[in-house]
Amino acid sequence: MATRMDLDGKPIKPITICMIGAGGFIGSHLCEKLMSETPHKVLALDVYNDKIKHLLEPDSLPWAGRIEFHRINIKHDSRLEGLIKMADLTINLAAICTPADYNTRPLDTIYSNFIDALPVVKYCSENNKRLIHFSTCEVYGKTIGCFLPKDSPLRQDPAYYVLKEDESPCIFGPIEKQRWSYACAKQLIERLIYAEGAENGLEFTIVRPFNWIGPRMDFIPGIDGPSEGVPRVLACFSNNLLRGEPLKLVDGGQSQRTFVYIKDAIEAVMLMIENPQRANGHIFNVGNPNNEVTVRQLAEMMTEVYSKVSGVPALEKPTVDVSSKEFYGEGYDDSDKRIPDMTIINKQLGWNPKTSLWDLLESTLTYQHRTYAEAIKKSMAKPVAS
Ligand SMILES: NC(=O)c1ccc[n+]([C@@H]2O[C@H](COP(=O)([O-])OP(=O)(O)OC[C@H]3O[C@@H](n4cnc5c(N)ncnc54)[C@H](O)[C@@H]3O)[C@@H](O)[C@H]2O)c1
Ligand SMILES: O=C(O)[C@H]1O[C@H](OP(=O)(O)OP(=O)(O)OC[C@H]2O[C@@H](n3ccc(=O)[nH]c3=O)[C@H](O)[C@@H]2O)[C@H](O)[C@@H](O)[C@@H]1O
Repeated sequence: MATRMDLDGKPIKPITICMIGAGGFIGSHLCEKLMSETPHKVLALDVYNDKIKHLLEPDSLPWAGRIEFHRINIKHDSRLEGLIKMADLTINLAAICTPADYNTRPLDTIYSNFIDALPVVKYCSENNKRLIHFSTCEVYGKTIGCFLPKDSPLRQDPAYYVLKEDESPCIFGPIEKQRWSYACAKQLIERLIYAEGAENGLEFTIVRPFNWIGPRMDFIPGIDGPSEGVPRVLACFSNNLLRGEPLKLVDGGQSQRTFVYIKDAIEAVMLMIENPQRANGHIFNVGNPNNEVTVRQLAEMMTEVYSKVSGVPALEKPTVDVSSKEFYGEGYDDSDKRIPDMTIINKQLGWNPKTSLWDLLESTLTYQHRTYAEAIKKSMAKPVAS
């Protein structure tokens, strides 16, 4: 493997990374990239490893010996500090991060996103280890613009909706809207990490992902996850398409999101890993401001793309409206619009997303169809037990 160079033209030394939550969606893509393109070593911590099995076995894989899986629940495992000490860098991805849980399991959500992350921050700070912590774009909450009158021309002014790491406020709903338990816990751990940096010199980078999507995201209910489970929107809509059901639009599907392809986003994380001088002390938005759609438009595009890649004609009525109370239960609320400002990541790391929404949906839905269509067909053919 040729020596890798950082953005300042200096050779990059191989390092050991303690990756917590390595068995999840983002972790699996990051491990894949680190194994196939770099000489770095990964201590992969998670309670599950299904999504990285292909990287762990067999022993003849070219990177065998560079990735080690440790089945650990960071809530209660004394091995955590030792593993952080063995590594040069810790990346914390572990979290409960599906909106269906925020209002129905708010305690688990707050513990997972704040309390369970505390020892990780503490061990990094005390042992002078660098930390890359995964936060979320949800810390911005709602836009300032959504509080303006519906017909206000200021709503069109980017100053009222573009989200900037060092300027935008964090705007959440009232406590009874438990949707914000996740965003609030993530905000507090960000503040704690920032304070550890300011007062104790912790070397940190905070990542705020804006709807990263792609293969291996979440699960398909009843196939590789609980039948009553509610994953994030990509997996919800994939599940509907695979089963030939209409896609459910929560409260009319009017909320807006920007979606970025996981493979583009992973490039940004690689730059952070390999350019500590440029990444330390920063909070980075990582998203694709050019891929904005309403959820309704996302549903329409996914329907069209799925029909193209699967050859199955779309339903005559491809979507159905559902209230948020019916879909998520009491206490749900939503972010209205999420456009990331890209100034800081551009300046520090020169990163830009590349993949259009159509292209990323085409490759992702091709993967979903190949991975799940047969299993769904079989499960739907089975008689339901009475
Ligand atoms: N995917 C996105 O677009 C997105 C957006 C915003 C923020 N994030 C953040 O990025 C991180 C990773 O997200 P993801 O999409 O890969 O989610 P994911 O659920 O696929 O991955 C999280 C992983 O953490 C593991 N984990 C959770 N609690 C653990 C514990 N106590 N001990 C050990 N392992 C534990 C889970 O088993 C899972 O494999 C999360 O912190 C999430 O909040 C992701
Ligand atoms: O991915 C992110 O950047 C962050 O945002 C997500 O939050 P959200 O975008 O609201 O979650 P999704 O489940 O992907 O939902 C997106 C939108 O689709 C809607 N939706 C979802 C599912 C569905 O079947 N139908 C539907 O209309 C939701 O109401 C919401 O408006 C999650 O909170 C986190 O994983 C993450 O921190």
